[in-house]
Amino acid sequence: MALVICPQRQSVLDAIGPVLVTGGPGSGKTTIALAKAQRLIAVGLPPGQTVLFLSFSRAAVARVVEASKAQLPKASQSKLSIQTFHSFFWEILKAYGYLLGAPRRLRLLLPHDETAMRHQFESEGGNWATERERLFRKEGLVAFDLFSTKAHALLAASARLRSLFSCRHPMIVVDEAQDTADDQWQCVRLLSENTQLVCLADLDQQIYDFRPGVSSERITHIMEALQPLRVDLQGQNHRSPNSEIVTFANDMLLGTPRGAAYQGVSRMNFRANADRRDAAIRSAVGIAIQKAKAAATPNDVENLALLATWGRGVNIISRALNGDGTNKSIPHRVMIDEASVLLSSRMVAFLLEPRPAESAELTDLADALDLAAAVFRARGGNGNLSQAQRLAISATQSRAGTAPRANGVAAKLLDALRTLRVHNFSGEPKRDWIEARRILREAGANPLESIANDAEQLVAFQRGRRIASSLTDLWQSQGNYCNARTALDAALAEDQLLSGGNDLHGIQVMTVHKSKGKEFDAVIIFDDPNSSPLIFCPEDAPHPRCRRLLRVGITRARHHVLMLTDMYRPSELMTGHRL
Ligand SMILES: Nc1ncnc2c1ncn2[C@@H]1O[C@H](COP(=O)(O)OP(=O)(O)OP(=O)(O)O)[C@@H](O)[C@H]1O
Repeated sequence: MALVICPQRQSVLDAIGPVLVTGGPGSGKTTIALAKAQRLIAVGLPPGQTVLFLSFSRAAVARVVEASKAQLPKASQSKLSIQTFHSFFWEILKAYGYLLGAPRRLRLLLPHDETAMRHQFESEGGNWATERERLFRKEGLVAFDLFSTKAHALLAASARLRSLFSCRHPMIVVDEAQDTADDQWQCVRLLSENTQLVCLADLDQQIYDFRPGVSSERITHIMEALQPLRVDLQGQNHRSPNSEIVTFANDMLLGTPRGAAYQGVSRMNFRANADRRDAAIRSAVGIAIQKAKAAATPNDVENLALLATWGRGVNIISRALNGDGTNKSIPHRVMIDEASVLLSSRMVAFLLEPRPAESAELTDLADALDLAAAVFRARGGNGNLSQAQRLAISATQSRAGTAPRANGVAAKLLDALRTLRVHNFSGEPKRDWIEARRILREAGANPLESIANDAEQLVAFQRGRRIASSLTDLWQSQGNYCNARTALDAALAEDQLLSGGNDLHGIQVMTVHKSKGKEFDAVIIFDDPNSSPLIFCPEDAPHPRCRRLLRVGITRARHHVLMLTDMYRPSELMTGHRL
């Protein structure tokens, strides 16, 4: 589509000082920022300099990477550095963190590991903030949540660092600036002394305001600190110009249903019984694709998203699409990242590793029990924490040389380890992974089965290829999977930070939070009171936070939105709508 450059957009392109572009979903904020970056790049940036495009979520990074590929000439793309705040701050910390008293070599404390450690630490009455700081200073272990605080401390203290990074990035675009937390905002403000800052924002899309340091006053802070050129693209809609999707979304936001149909929006009801519900999910996909095709010119449809408010809803949708064996599975990708899935996968990686001698089998069992305990710790909640504790106690006993009680979880796990000791893996990572997982699932203990089930979802992370290739390397160099856990961690660590080019084609299933900043030809919003309630958090009517989230989900659609709603218990937010 040819870029429309109106006088407002021209003023953004021409500005040499700070700029704040505000506007609703699809109004063209990202597009004009990329056009401005391209202008600067085209003039010629010296080697080592890039335009930095910062977003706080990996979802948004993926979308901007895709947009930049479509909009910028190939030669310019390498001059654009699209990163999450996390990955940018990690870069700063890795190089200069020692100036804050940490060891020279820093390591990441991955979020799923942190979750597990924190649950344990807090259940023993410890203060996690203090412990996190100690881990940073003494062990060089950096939790994700410390990134921005530490980067801020460094930039605030050193004018030389500020000038170094400003020089490296003569322009910084801050995407979704309304959602920046205090330290993130302070970092870019400090860099703005010598860098052109372009902030993009839409207050009505603020859905992360539950995080500490995120403020609804952010736009005011930006205005006061930078006195930028402010351009408001508010009413424009380039994403779904021929539909009333944005009108519907705004009516949802404001609680002003028009009581009549909206072009580009439909509703389908399902009966709560699991079979009927699953059948409805499957047929909703076909219907939404048809409707999006009919609305698109040319009428090809590349992708569709099924959105739920909770992870549980994502699982239900995914299971429905996989089918029950009597119907064909509908290929799709799930985007989730739950600590327990990652830790369960680490358990499977452990099972792939060569087993020590029989004389050391109780130590081996103790390690396995500790890994299993970490999974339950990460899940949180009283039941899981007690399970974690039981497993940890078994681990201690086992490490002390006590054989497990017959028929208990530890005994079953020991049997599985014995099976694995004599098992010959094939050297084909995918097959071997599935095999190790099967042995765990069939060990005969519910907690182990649930770990195997969680690990299954790793496939949904699309990290399979990277993990498989590191496992292949291990096999090729040593003929076994010794250090499989380290290889898995390395593959995941990279992904937690980078994961730039997520492929957004085909059918995608995710939470609405994850969909932020993305765009799809068709969107299905799953309104299921049990697993994906539109009123997803406790909040008084008129439920402003829930409405904001719903608006974000709805406005991801280019051509069609289908509300898939429980026939007898539709969400209160649907009241008054006749779709
Ligand atoms: N000036 C323009 N001329 C033509 N098409 C445009 C223009 N601006 C944006 N578009 C198209 O409109 C769609 C949405 O634009 P964009 O992603 O920039 O919006 P946004 O404001 O960043 O949205 P969101 O806040 O929801 O992420 C894209 O497909 C883009 O190609």
